[in-house]
Amino acid sequence: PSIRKFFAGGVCRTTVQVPGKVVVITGANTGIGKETARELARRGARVYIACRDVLKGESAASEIRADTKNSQVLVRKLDLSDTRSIRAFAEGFLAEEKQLHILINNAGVMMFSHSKTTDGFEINLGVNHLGHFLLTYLLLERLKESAPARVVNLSSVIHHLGKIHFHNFRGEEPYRWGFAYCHSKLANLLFTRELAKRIQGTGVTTYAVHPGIVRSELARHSFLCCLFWRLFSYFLKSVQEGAQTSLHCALAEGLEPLSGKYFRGTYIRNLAKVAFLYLRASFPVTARGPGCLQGPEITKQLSACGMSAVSF
Ligand SMILES: NC(=O)c1ccc[n+]([C@@H]2O[C@H](COP(=O)([O-])OP(=O)(O)OC[C@H]3O[C@@H](n4cnc5c(N)ncnc54)[C@H](OP(=O)(O)O)[C@@H]3O)[C@@H](O)[C@H]2O)c1
Repeated sequence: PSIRKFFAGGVCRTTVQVPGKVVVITGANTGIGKETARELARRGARVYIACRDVLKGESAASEIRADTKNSQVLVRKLDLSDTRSIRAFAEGFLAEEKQLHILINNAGVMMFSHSKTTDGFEINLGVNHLGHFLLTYLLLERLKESAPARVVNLSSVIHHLGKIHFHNFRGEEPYRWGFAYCHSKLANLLFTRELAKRIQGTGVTTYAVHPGIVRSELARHSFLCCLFWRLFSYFLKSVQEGAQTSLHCALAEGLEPLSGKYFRGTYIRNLAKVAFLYLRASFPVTARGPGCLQGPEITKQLSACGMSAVSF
């Protein structure tokens, strides 16, 4: 158990309840998103599961409703690989809800084969970043009207291997094997940093998250990743553990001064640092900011949770 604890990383310790708060979570029909939705529903929020397969969404929602006794778990269709679907979701949501307090941009794909979104963007960048970029843009005014509000973006430690290829958003030149996912996760971080600057003073804040290496369905498109996930399954986080950093960023009090920062569990960070040392030397990261200045209270709160927040 102590080894498992070492690998588990951060824990969301806040006891904040959120009755009546409105939350949208993308890709919450499974994995980290589903567990994030479950916990927010348990704490009283009205949770919108925004997913591309409504049947899968309904099955997750009925499980969460039964588990949490919260009937306010709703499912709406959202396919992030299609800008028409994103616009239709936003239009429907804005007509239906007068408030939005927490947006969790959680959905993600890790595809190694070269494919494109409906609009012709490289699939990893299109779904993981561009789709969420458009969704956030369409919902931003509602978030501002509902302030204090938060936007949480799921990134990954693998962003260290990412680069932004501005000339190649449509994937005309196929990326080197496996790197498209890394580029999309770097885009998630840069988006968080820039969004924080642009919404400063509005009462809306934003955070990027590395959830840890989690035993979810993310690896399903790659045989090698599935094999890795299976072989090292004992050391991977459960989906409940994987949801902790998102929950912390969505709920913990006093995080506002850290808007734009990147949160990760400290144990897994140290481990990941060793693993990526060599690779980082070969693939220099393009975007790095100055060190994060944290107030002593926030630093204390974060280290009690086994997390850190850094600039990138
Ligand atoms: N697992 C890890 O180790 C890990 C590590 C670092 C970061 N992350 C990030 O954590 C987030 C959650 O991933 P996870 O591990 O929970 O993976 P997961 O179990 O595969 O869940 C991903 C979710 O995204 C949804 N999705 C995929 N494409 C979509 C689209 N075009 N439109 C709408 N929804 C779509 C999936 O829906 P379907 O079920 O319909 O496919 C699913 O609900 C991702 O952003 C991922 O990059 C994960």
